[in-house]
Amino acid sequence: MSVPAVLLQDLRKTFAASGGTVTAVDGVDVEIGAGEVVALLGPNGAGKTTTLDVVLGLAAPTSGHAEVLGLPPRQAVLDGRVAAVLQTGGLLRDLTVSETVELVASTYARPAPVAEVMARAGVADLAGRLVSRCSGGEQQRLRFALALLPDPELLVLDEPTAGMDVTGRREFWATMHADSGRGRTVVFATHYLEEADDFADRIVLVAAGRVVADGPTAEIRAMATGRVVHADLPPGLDAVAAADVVRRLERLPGVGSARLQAGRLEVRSADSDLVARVLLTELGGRNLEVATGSLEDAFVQLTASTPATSATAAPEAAR
Ligand SMILES: Nc1ncnc2c1ncn2[C@@H]1O[C@H](COP(=O)(O)OP(=O)(O)OP(=O)(O)O)[C@@H](O)[C@H]1O
Repeated sequence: MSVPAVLLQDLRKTFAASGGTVTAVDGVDVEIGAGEVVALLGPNGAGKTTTLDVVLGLAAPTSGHAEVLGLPPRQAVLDGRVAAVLQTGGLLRDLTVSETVELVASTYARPAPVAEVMARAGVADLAGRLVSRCSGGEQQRLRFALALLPDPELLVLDEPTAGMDVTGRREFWATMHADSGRGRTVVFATHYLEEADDFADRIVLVAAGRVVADGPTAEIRAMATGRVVHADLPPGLDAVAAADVVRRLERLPGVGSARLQAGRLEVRSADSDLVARVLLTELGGRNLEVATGSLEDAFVQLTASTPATSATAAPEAAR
């Protein structure tokens, strides 16, 4: 079996703060295979940056285990096998774009060719521009160029488009798209479901330091953006028959999760009409309610759900 690009086992990270201890990461289990493109999606304070800091060897876990390409994270970074695009820092304002790339290239034993890297990151046209004159989006593409220099096996991006306008965000991801398909593993943190949806094969949804859902992008999208259908089961249904109803709902196209919550069915789906039709015509559902599920809503619901019974919820969510 090939070595995972990232392996986090029961990862915990706490910080001492004035009011006591802050738990930033609270028992995260994630395994990311070579070549996967994974989004860490979660609201403010979910623990995304702290998790990525551990992956980059910038922070040591309080407990648990972290491995990158089969190595301790710091070692993998020192070996030039991991590179990062962070939100801020790392650029000298008085250098031009090409001087910046050349300077950083000179610190590597075997950097990728500067011209090629600049073209791939979409900064070749900006070669002579001072860093201080580059927009936020252009500076992020420059950071991306720097991250490509060691030709890393794992690329880590922490909210790479934070603070950019929609056009800047689109341009940045278009550049990333153009460079994808090279077998590189990419892990990125984002608040934006659209970014995760657009670029990742898999979404790891985090909230309050825990993984609340982990699965293929399409499934998580359905959980997070679809509508929520609530219904009562027909009276007198026993537990086995009720579980069968839940399973049938789970198998419908577009359904992200189906479960019984205090005796009432709760189904998240991208196609609520289909769920409603099947509930009414085939499964004896009553008292239907259909509500729009916002992403915020989904975070709250998923974080609060114990135990999670959805097909895509990660085992951690059930603990
Ligand atoms: N050095 C620190 N000292 C104290 N608390 C910290 C420290 N770093 C992070 N935290 C806290 O840990 C929690 C997780 O923070 P983290 O930055 O990892 O979340 P995030 O998901 O990246 O959030 P954002 O999207 O806002 O960047 C937050 O409550 C944060 O305030």
